[in-house]
Amino acid sequence: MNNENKILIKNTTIINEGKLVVADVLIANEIILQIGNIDNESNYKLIDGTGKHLFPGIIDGQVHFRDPGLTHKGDLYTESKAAIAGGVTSFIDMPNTIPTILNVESLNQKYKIASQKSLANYSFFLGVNGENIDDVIKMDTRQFIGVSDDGLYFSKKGNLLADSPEKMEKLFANCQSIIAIHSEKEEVIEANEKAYKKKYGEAIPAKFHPLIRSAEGCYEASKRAIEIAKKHKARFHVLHLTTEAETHLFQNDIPLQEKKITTEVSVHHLWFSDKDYDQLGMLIKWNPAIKTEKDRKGLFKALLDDRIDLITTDHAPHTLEEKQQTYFKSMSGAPMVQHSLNCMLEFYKQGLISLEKIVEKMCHNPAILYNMTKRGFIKEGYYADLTLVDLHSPWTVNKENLLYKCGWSPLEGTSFQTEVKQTFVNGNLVYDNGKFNENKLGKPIEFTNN
Ligand SMILES: NC(=O)N[C@@H](CC(=O)O)C(=O)O
Repeated sequence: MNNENKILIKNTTIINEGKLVVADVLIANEIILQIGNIDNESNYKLIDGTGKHLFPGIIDGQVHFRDPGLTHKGDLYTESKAAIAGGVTSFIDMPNTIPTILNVESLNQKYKIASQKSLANYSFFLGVNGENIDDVIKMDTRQFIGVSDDGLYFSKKGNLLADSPEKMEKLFANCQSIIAIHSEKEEVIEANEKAYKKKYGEAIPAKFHPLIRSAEGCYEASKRAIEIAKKHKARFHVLHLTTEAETHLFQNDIPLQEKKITTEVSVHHLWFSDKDYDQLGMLIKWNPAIKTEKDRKGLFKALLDDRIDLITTDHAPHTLEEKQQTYFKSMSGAPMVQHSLNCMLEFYKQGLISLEKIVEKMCHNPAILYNMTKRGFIKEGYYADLTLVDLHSPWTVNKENLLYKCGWSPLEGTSFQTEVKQTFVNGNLVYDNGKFNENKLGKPIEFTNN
């Protein structure tokens, strides 16, 4: 019997569906074949999981891997490599590449590039910018996991939220797939920008970013969009929530499977707050902005009480040169995908969140929310996307251990107590204690959309 493709993880603590269970996991080819007490009588490739924790692979519901067209910042190879080192086995990438992903041709081109270089599993949002709504609502929704305006709202002519509530209404009334929106009101931002520019010129300090891209702008945009979505019974998802006030717009009294309106928080909005601008400046300039400590705590609370459904990264790399500019020139966004699980596990170490909750928000819920087929859980018959973590293995982020093409992180100098030791994607051991197996590429994520 040929056991080359069989891997047995022995004696590991499995975190799945609200429980921690010590067991063995047998992987055959792509899938989890068996979970239980399994003898190694057939000489499978053996991995000792003693003292380690086995997570379902992290599914990051929002990244910008910059491929095609912006590959000086990152590409589907470099950023997916950083992802698997951080325990992320699947990701959904945003449409603000060059070209922007506004039709099926560019979408298919991106699938092709990913099939040649992504080490993790992948899926893509179709971009919706206000100009292609008529096309989007006619398209076969089996072709894309969702539609999104994220990163496209800069374009005035195609702006969805600021200038065209009627266009948004049309989209929500007719689109059959998940609509994932970057929720900030452009009019509020523009008025604030003008006022601060008058006072400070170009030299606006980074700490004013959350006052320019203000809590008010986020709340008003989210409130209006939710009203329109409810009116049309649309399947609506608010990306990267940043304010305590917005969390009260979401429900926690029905299961995720039944929710029409959902939301997420990105790791940096849980990790940083306005107290960090003095030290990190433009490096933590993100859109929507990192806001107050009160907002950070409010987001954490809403995550724990299930008003917030997912944790994502909004991994958005730019070169250091693109970041270290005066306020208006400095690009918004920063890389995070390599350290999202580490950050959440630090919160676990501080007693702020359980391992089960981390798995729910980073693994189970993304799979449920985007209707992914056989991913996000440690279950027999599911894809063997798995992450083995040592919860007692301290290390520090520095330039040498960063894998991003842009070569920097706002977390440099941060010490973590936990370390991803091994990552399996579709049953392949792709990351093993600092070493990569680059012969095995990820697959397109299968999903059902209606
Ligand atoms: N999140 C960010 O600050 N930046 C994103 C675009 C976006 O989502 O606004 C980027 O692509 O750089």
